Amino acid sequence: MRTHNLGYPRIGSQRELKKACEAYWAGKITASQLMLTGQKIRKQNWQLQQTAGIDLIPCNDFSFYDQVLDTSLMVGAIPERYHALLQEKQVPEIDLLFAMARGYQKEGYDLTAMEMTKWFDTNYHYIVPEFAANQHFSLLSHKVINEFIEAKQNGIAAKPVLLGPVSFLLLGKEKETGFHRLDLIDRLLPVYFEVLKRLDDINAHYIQFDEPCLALNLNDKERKVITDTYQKIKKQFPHLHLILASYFECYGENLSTVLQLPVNTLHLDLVRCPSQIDDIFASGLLNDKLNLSLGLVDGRNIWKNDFAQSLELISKANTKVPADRLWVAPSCSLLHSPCDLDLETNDDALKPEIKQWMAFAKQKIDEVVTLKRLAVESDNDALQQKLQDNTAALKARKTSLVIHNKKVKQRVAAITEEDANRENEFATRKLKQRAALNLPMFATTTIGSFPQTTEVRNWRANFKKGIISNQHYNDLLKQETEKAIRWQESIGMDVLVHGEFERNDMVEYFGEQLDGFAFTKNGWVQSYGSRCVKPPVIYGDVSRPFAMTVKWSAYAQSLTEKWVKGMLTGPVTILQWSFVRNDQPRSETCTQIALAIRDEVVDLENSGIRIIQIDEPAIREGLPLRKENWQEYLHWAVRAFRIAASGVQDETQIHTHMCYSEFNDIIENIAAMDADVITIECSRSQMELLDAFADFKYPNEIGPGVYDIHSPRVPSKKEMTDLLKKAKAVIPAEQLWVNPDCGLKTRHWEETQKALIEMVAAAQEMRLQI
Ligand SMILES: CN1c2c(nc(N)[nH]c2=O)NC[C@@H]1CNc1ccc(C(=O)N[C@@H](CCC(=O)N[C@@H](CCC(=O)N[C@@H](CCC(=O)O)C(=O)O)C(=O)O)C(=O)O)cc1
Ligand SMILES: N[C@@H](CCS)C(=O)O
Ligand SMILES: [Zn+2]
Repeated sequence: MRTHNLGYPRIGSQRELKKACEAYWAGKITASQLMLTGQKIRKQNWQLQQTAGIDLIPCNDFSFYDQVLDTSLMVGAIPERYHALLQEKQVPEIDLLFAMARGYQKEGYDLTAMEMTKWFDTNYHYIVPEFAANQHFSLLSHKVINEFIEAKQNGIAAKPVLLGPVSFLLLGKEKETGFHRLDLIDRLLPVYFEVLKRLDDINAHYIQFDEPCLALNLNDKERKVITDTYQKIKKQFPHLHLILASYFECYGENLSTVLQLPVNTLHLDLVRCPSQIDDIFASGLLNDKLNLSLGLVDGRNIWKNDFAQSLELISKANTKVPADRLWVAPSCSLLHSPCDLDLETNDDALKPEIKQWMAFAKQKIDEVVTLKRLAVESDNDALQQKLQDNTAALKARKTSLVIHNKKVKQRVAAITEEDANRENEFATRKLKQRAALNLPMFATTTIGSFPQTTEVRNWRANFKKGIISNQHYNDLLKQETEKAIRWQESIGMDVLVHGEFERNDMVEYFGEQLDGFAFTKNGWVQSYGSRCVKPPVIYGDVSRPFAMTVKWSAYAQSLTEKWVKGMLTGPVTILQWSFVRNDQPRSETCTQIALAIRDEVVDLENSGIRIIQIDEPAIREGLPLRKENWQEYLHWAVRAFRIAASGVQDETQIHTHMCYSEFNDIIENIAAMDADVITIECSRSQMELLDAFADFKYPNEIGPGVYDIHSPRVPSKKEMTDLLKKAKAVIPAEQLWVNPDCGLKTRHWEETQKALIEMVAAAQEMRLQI
């Protein structure tokens, strides 16, 4: 039996990568210094895994931005707009990579960034490959080869991880019509062959191909491409040990295809799909050479592994597969886990009682090794002690008094259909809201957050360190909020926001105030590029001891005659972006959060807030990967939103906001959320996303985002009126709002001000045309 790991977090346990990348972008460090940080992180990660006793350690799981973008660079899939950077400017590879990820606006260039989207059902975002009809591929970046050599220099015979060619194509987008991206496979494969040849030449033996598309519903053609691809790879490189990994779901109807592939090891995510071993045995397709990689340790959550349960799964696998063909692994890459629980030394943030139930990446690596040893060395006393300690920790969690709250359970049980419905339907509410709010057509607003400047973050850091008092911190935030209100008034914004300056993050902020949540000091996980999140931990029944946002919204509203939008994160998004308890269904936890948010909505209304936004950007991401599971999820997710939103009077206008999501296949459910206004990210698709709303004849009001907030680039009024005209062509003007794609927290004030002035002017021009 052996152990391996699918990938280790690359941000560094102190977010060294984030800090180095941002310093490089700001011109504060050189490219060589940035490269050095990368090397240090990789070395630390490799050594940690080696010391822990992992048999096969991954390389090429590191990335300066994103592993899908790295693959685009590896195979030379560089969209044409960046060619000038290579040809005229001959920029180094790292600058090309960052230009593709973040755009390039200097030295006379104005190159937009590539699209970014959710990585399956995670809060990680990847850069979407772009393909042209005449797409040409050739080996460009040698990163995987260099990292293998570097690992070797560090004494490690590493296992290169490659995003498989089929998933790479399927995760991308055709930028022209007239072809399907999968048809590019024959042009792409030679580049993979070249990479494999070079790896083979330097004695790489094990290669991990990640094909997470196998977690999705594939059609026959897609399955055939998988089969043909791996047959060709094996034929070309018969002596390489091919590991095929998919995760986040069962193989489902793709199982018989994968069992017949000429690969040496097949990875199973037994956390998401514990029945997979039975399915494999029942298929009768298990060949007597295939190794099974048992993904037993949860790479997506922070709870300690249940050793007894995992050992049962190992035993079950071992009934038909000999131990020397069984591998033990995490369920997926540990990219989605925080780095090291040992760094959580603040007992107030994370109580020892709860901490003892948890494991981060470093601890998960130890769990993988311990599981294997428990399976093969059953008479080792020290190991048996580990098993007993594990059983005791799990039992303590099950029986802990801090998990259960009778009142919360009773309240959930007493929810009625009425609680999930507004008093009247939208047509009636609309009239009452129009009379009460008196807003113009093409009303302008923003999505909530204004720039979280270094200054604002420093105030919070100093407050948390005790350097400034609570009073002082609050005064500073109040001043910042007042400045934001005055500025919005001055440019003629219609519906104002308070700016969310008091929030570290739109989920963590709520987690810190809700009972049933714990939070960490250093539990960072990469969300995209250098941006990280610190997901709170839901360990028990959720309730709201005090109002969470009323103080800030009421203060902002007291400063102005204009309407100020109350700003909340919705129950599904709080659930989705937290580490969730695994001892009850997610739907139950979500309903508990919905009740807490409902109370906040009602309190906001009682304090005079008439427009309340409940953000649900993660509702689409929470969708199960397989369509057969969609309806069940959508039923409870939509209901949770409705419970949160339905405690207010008809006159109170409920907004929701979603970003970076495809809406076509769930538009009916979005309509069923029955928000009075929805704002959506739309500009990067040039309003294409609106088509789903138009085709459905979406009845409520919509604010299609008119500019991309990921770039410092300031859009012109004309660009935005052009987009609004496109919107007006498919959605009646009286339903339209004008807003950016998403919150502005990652932007600077300079570009934010310029862009919003243009946006307000664009709305004014649209009004003149009615
Ligand atoms: C809207 N998005 C969000 C997602 N998920 C969330 N949980 N939140 C989101 O807003 N998913 C989808 C999208 C895109 N994703 C992101 C994710 C993360 C960010 C982002 O801006 N992250 C910040 C960290 C935010 C934060 O928690 N800040 C804290 C502490 C910050 C800090 O580093 N403090 C320093 C000390 C202070 C200093 O010197 O600056 C320290 O601890 O060392 C805070 O504000 O208090 C990031 O920087 O990565 C955006 C979109
Ligand atoms: N209200 C949040 C939503 C982000 S999705 C913000 O503006 O940052
Ligand atoms: Zn958003």
